[in-house]
Order: sequence, then structure tokens, then C-alpha cells
Amino acid sequence: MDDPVLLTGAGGRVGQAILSGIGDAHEWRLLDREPLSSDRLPVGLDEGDVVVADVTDDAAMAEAMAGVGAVVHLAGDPRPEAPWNSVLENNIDGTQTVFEAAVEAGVEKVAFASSNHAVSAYETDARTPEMYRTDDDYHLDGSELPRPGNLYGVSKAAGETLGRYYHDAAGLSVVCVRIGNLTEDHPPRNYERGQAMWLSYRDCAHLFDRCIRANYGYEIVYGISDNERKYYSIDRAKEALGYEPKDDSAEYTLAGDPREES
Ligand SMILES: NC(=O)C1=CN([C@@H]2O[C@H](COP(=O)(O)OP(=O)(O)OC[C@H]3O[C@@H](n4cnc5c(N)ncnc54)[C@H](O)[C@@H]3O)[C@@H](O)[C@H]2O)C=CC1
Ligand SMILES: O=C1O[C@H](COP(=O)(O)O)[C@@H](O)[C@H](O)[C@H]1O
Repeated sequence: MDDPVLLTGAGGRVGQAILSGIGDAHEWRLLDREPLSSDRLPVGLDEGDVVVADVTDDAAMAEAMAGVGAVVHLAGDPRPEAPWNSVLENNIDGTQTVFEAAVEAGVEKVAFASSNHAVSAYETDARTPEMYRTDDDYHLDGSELPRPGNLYGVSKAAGETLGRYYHDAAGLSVVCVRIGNLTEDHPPRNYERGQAMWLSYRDCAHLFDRCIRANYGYEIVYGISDNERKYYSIDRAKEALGYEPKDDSAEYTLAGDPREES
């Protein structure tokens, strides 16, 4: 049984996208270092149910992990320009603490929020902007080596490697989701790169639902919608997790407005 599911970083954008879509589908243990107001919680939970803790706190994470079946680990510094001291603490140390506590508690699986920035240096001057367009066939599929474009991306590649280690050393099931660009209601406006890696709220919720329910060993998948304009393959997410995205940034103009029905 995968429930209850520990969701770290529950108060952030990705956490809220997940809870808005599948808040009633699981028994949740929500964790964030900031308290969550009641309007950010699934029906049936109140502010006192949220574990307010830092993911770098060994004792707090051991306590939060007790009895948990699966973990969705989102907490961290999401800024591509984040400085080293922040990603070292929040993203690398925090992720190691989460994996270690999960193994110690006998948790079965962990879904880790990795990022497009773990591979953003593949976007060379020679390849861009063509690779963001539909008529270009350059694709990354998750089997390539990390190639981070910034220290934040380095921290996400480190998280993926920590997941590999805890899978091999302790048998933990780990899926690393290289999330693209999550926005609500419409794709990023006037941003070709962002539209190629758009992840809609409902596809985000469905993808992490599959991460909670599916059986896997160690996986790296791309977390984007089924965008016509894309350079990340979603084949592995479909095959390993049963991901069935519904959205496509091509249904919107470059300015991010819905296209007229023809
Ligand atoms: N939003 C996006 O498009 C993308 C997000 N991601 C990753 O997804 C995860 C979530 O991102 P967002 O929701 O956008 O960020 P966010 O900043 O909106 O949410 C992060 C949440 O984690 C909490 N948090 C941060 N450090 C913590 C710590 N040390 N201990 C406990 N809680 C902590 C914050 O209080 C916040 O509520 C991050 O790991 C980010 O790197 C990856 C790619 C794209
Ligand atoms: O990992 C992340 O990536 C997205 C997209 O990157 P961007 O550089 O094209 O904006 C970013 O919006 C998000 O904050 C970050 O966590």
C-alpha cells in the first residue's frame, strides 16, 4: 500500500498543482518549512495536520516518514540562479536526508522533483532556438548524461545520483522527474523554450499520481505535457509509469492564448 504519501514542499507551486488535481485520491502527510493556510489543503485536513519542518532536519524527517508508503519529494530551492550555499543545503543535503530517512523507515518508493536544468547545457547556441520547434528532431530521452546549465541543475543531477545510490544500495524504488515549466491555465507566454517544456497543472497531478501508483526500480523521466513542440521525449514516462498527458502547448498561441476552434 502506497498511502499515506509524504509530500514535501506541499505549499509550493508543484505541490499545489498536485493537491489541486489529486488531493482527494490519497491519504497525505504534508510537509513544508512554512505553515500552509487552510485554503491550500485538501478537504479534511487542517493547518494542524501539516508537518512544519525543514527537510535537512534528520530527526524531523525520521518522524515524518513513520508509516509512510511513498514519498513525493519537492522541497528545495527552485531558482535556476540559486547560489551554491542554498542548493547545497536545501537541494543536496535535504534530498540525501529524505532518501536516508525513507530507507530507514522502510518506505517503498520516492518520486524526486528533478529539473530540466539538470540537462539544460544540451541547449547549445548551435541547437537553439531550432530545437524548441516542431520541425526539429533533436530529442533527449532521459538516458543521456546530466549536463547542467547552472549550479541549481548540478544540485538536481546530484539528487538523481543520490536516488540511484539508494536504489542500488537499499532497493528503494526511485523515479526522478525532470520537470519542465509548470504554469497554470496556459503555457508560458512568448517563450519558445517554456512552451516546448510546458507542464500543465492537470498533467502534473496525473504524472505524480502515476509515480505514486506505478511499480518501478530506478527511472529518469521527463515531466512535460504532450507538447507538439518538444525536445524531451515522454516515451519513458508513458512506458514506465503509464503517464497519459492531456495537454499540448500547441493548443495556445505563442502569446499563451487559446487558439480558436476551427
Ligand atoms: N515549478 C517548476 O516549473 C519546476 C519545479 N521543479 C522542482 O520542483 C520542486 C518544487 O518547485 P516549486 O513548487 O516550483 O517551488 P516553490 O518554491 O513554489 O515550492 C517549494 C516549497 O518547498 C518549501 N521548501 C523549500 N526548501 C525547504 C526545506 N529545506 N525544507 C522544507 N521545505 C522547503 C518551500 O517553503 C516551498 O513551499 C523544486 O524541487 C523544484 O526544483 C523543477 C522543475 C520545474
Ligand atoms: O527547474 C525549474 O525550471 C523552470 C523552467 O526554467 P526556466 O529557466 O525556463 O524558467 C523554472 O520556471 C522553475 O522555477 C525551476 O524550478
